[in-house]
Amino acid sequence: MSDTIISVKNLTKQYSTEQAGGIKNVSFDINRGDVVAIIGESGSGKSTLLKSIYGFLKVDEGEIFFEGERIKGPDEQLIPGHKQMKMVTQDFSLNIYAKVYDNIASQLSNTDLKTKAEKTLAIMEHLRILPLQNKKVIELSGGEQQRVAIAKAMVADTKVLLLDEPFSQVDALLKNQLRADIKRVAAETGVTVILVSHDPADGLFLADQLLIVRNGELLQTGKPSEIYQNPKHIYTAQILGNAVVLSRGDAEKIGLKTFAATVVFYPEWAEINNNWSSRRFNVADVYYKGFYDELLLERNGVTVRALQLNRGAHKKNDHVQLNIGRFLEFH
Ligand SMILES: Nc1ncnc2c1ncn2[C@@H]1O[C@H](COP(=O)(O)OP(=O)(O)OP(=O)(O)O)[C@@H](O)[C@H]1O
Repeated sequence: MSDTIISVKNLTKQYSTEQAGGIKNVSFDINRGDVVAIIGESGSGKSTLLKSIYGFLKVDEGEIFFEGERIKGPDEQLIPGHKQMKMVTQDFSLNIYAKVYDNIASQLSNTDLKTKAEKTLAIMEHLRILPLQNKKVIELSGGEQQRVAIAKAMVADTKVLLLDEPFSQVDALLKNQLRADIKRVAAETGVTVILVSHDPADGLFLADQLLIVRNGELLQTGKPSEIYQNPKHIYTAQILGNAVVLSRGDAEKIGLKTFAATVVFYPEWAEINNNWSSRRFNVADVYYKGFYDELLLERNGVTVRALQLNRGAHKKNDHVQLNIGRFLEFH
């Protein structure tokens, strides 16, 4: 049984009538306990959507419900949102001269000391920051501060946690740890997480539900694997999987028969093999990608990309046989 915690209905927010920007008639539901990633390029409206859910922005039309209760905008109440919904912004909003423990415990003002200590230590353990409890925030790295900010936002029985670009201040290694930790903490505590990221890999790895936004519109929502395998828009395939996009004319030049205006496939759907029924391509370039090579392949003036896991198997100016096993058609 699905249990909706957040419901967004026909939400529209425009910053000015002259300029584009904002979000247009967006509707979706979020299930309790899910990790939801809002993915889109810069300026697509991700932060606007997150701030609207939080109740921080006065929206033009539509409504947001938290467990069926309408979230009031800043024009209707002084403190935005719902007390069980917290947002971690990119500046973390921590008292940098206070200890980690005190930053987190400060959220539990009406709680007896024993319960306060139990809750604070428990959330610190979830975020793996117990050893930092007596350090001042100013002494911590960006990644550690991020964890403290998340612990602070979660400690007071938070049901919905909103994260704005949570991985922007950490390096690649830490990012992997933090992503895994957010996923684990959500599973352990049952908190619902809604995060914004411009990196689609975050959403594919982390999310139970993806929201793909472009120019303020919600293009598609669903499970990452469903959206990846069956994108409804060319943009979705491009942003999630760096898809190859060909016009009908170009598709036909490399032997793909179609009535559609555009043909789209992910590089991994194109298989390099020794099968002479496959199509012959010239290797125009080889990009080293670590554990695989990306090949730039050319046939009749059309260039496509394919992956080669057997690194070093092909070099520039080789000829290879390519079988494009699956492609999507957009009319
Ligand atoms: N306060 C504002 N006043 C006017 N326009 C705004 C305001 N905030 C955002 N916009 C515009 O609305 C659009 C969406 O902005 P938003 O910050 O939601 O995008 P985003 O997808 O989060 O981008 P980024 O990844 O760069 O943070 C942009 O064109 C932006 O310039």
